[in-house]
Amino acid sequence: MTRPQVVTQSLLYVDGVSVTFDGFRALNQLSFIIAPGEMRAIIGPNGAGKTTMMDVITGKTKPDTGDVIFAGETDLTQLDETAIANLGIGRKFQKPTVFESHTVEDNVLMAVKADRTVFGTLFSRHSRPIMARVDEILGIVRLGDHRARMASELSHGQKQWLEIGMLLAQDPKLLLVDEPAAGMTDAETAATADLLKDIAKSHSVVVVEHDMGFIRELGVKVTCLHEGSVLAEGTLDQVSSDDRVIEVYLGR
Ligand SMILES: Nc1ncnc2c1ncn2[C@@H]1O[C@H](COP(=O)(O)OP(=O)(O)OP(=O)(O)O)[C@@H](O)[C@H]1O
Repeated sequence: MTRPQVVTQSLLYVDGVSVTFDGFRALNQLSFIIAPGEMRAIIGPNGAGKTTMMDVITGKTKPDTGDVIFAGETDLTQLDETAIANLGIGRKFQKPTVFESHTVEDNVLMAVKADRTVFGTLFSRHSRPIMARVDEILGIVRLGDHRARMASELSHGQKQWLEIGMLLAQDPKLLLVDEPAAGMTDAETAATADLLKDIAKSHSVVVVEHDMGFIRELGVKVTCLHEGSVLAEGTLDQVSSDDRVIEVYLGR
């Protein structure tokens, strides 16, 4: 099938997606486009459909209608969660799930070794390229100085970064990040914004977040969801001065 240019030039093309739970429309004709290399912030009140949107992209939830086309060609609605992950879509859930009783380095090492796509059988017995990759990832997620510590000893924010590092081990083309700043100190929140900006230089990122200060730090295009649809889209200043966004989300 020949797809229109708007689809083939998108990294993620979401068009007319609806999801109904027991008669309740969690997503209602949701449409948006993520460009290759883009980082996008998604905001919206509780129940707006942000989690359901991520569930649809990752294959956890199948939409009733609509298209979700990845990298201009693959219809994600036809694939299961494993196939979608293997295409290069990584998801960071809100709660960190690291291996607490292993060191920081071993957590990343396990994730790198699990990534057969980059280090196939050719490299599996040679540790140097693997350790170089581990070093690189620990640097990106600001944990180089903490590599020998047990993951259980890390702060909440550091655990979040470690899990982001473990996702980077798979070198995802698209990284979905759910409320990374939740529960973080101000310093950790600022560091997380820097970290995501670094990651976004070489990955596309969709970040769901409520912390407007954090979103301002990211400095990226913002999409506000409401009742399962896009309510407003643009710069943070444009979206946060939109009367409808103020009404349903930001408050007066
Ligand atoms: N499995 C389900 N069964 C029934 N209703 C559901 C299910 N999952 C989500 N919903 C409903 O769909 C709506 C959208 O939920 P969703 O979790 O996607 O919103 P959200 O924007 O992520 O909210 P929050 O900011 O609170 O995380 C909510 O009203 C929710 O109660």
